[in-house]
Amino acid sequence: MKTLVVYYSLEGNTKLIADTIAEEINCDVLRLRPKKDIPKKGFLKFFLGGMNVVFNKKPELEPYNKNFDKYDLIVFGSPVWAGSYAPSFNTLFSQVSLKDKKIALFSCYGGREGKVFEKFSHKLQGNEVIGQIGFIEPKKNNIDENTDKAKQWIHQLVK
Ligand SMILES: Cc1cc2nc3c(=O)[nH]c(=O)nc-3n(C[C@H](O)[C@H](O)[C@H](O)COP(=O)(O)O)c2cc1C
Repeated sequence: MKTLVVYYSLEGNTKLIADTIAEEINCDVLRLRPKKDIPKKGFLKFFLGGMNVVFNKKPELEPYNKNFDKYDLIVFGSPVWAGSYAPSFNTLFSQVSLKDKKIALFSCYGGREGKVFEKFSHKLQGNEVIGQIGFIEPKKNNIDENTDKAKQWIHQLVK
């Protein structure tokens, strides 16, 4: 199954899981990078990040050159922001329309997963969601346990 991992990460947790999955099954990976991201620290991080979710902002992304048509399975990974996915996915979903793909979803979060999977699934109607899994700040909380969990998960899906 030709697989692409697409993720956004501000502080590296989602990157850790995305890279683990991509290395484990040797697949392509696309990091969504806003041209101007929110600060990584302080009040503004939560304030601007939260506002961008609430107002469905579509931050301009650095150019990406992946042809999504080529892939059978697309794995989306996002930190949970204000109970949803990071706004970079608003931009992606306004630019790329997916149909009849297998989809797997993972999130990284601090303690409240919110509706991230429902929101992704809603945006990805017309595709088949074959798996979803959450990780509680894997960079801070037992990296090995979390990366093992990610490896097991992806193997189940691509077997
Ligand atoms: C703007 C913003 C909003 C957040 N909202 C939530 C939330 O609703 N629930 C939660 O559990 N964690 C929330 N978090 C914490 C992140 O989801 C968590 O730290 C995640 O692991 C970060 O992933 P990253 O390192 O890939 O950026 C939020 C973080 C930010 C920056």
